[in-house]
Amino acid sequence: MSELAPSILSADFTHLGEQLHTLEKSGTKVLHIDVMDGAFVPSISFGMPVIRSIRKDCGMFFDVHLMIQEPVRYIREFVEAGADSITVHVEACSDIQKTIDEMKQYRIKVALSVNPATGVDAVLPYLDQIDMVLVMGVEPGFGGQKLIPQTLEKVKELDRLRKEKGLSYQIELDGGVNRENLTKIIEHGTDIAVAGTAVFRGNIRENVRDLQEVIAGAS
Ligand SMILES: O=C(CO)[C@H](O)[C@H](O)COP(=O)(O)O
Ligand SMILES: [Fe+2]
Repeated sequence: MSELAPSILSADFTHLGEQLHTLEKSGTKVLHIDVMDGAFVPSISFGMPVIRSIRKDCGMFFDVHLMIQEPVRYIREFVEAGADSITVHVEACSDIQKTIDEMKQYRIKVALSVNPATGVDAVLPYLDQIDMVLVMGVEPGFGGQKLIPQTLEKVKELDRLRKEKGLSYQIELDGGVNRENLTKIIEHGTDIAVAGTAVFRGNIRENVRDLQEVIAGAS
């Protein structure tokens, strides 16, 4: 069955601890953590201190999405802060293989991401080395955007490729996920659907329950 990964980008940071407890009590297993550097993307979010702090009191799987230039420089620090999985953007790495090799030194899941304008070709040479491909459903940098429907074709292609090649990488779709489009997203082959706005706007418990119901119905 597919998994929901709430993104804390849309959380209320004055109540972050409580909101994370609510997610855990609602059955959330994967927490999506968006790190932005103001260089690879226009916005700046947060970094290791926040991850280190929430790690102390949170049992969820930390799915860290690095939207930073040359992430190879910081892999060790994010692992030490508590990342269980690290996703880097192919567009942000001058040497993708070196970045994968660096990530593989640690006991974490290794993932590559592609922006809406980047084709599946960019990750093809690495598919047998990685645990997940993150397909951006929106331009990276901000929450609350609308899903670009064409990005789902990449999900479909990655699903086809893993069957054809006998590989087991997961496919994550990030951005613009809501109750209305979630079934379609899953039907295209998504294993992990990231949702920020759709989880944190309004009642978190009800939102998670509703999204999980859609997932259960689609799987
Ligand atoms: O990586 C991201 C933005 O770059 C976020 O994970 C994504 O946008 C989630 O937020 P929303 O569900 O509001 O689109
Ligand atoms: Fe993200």
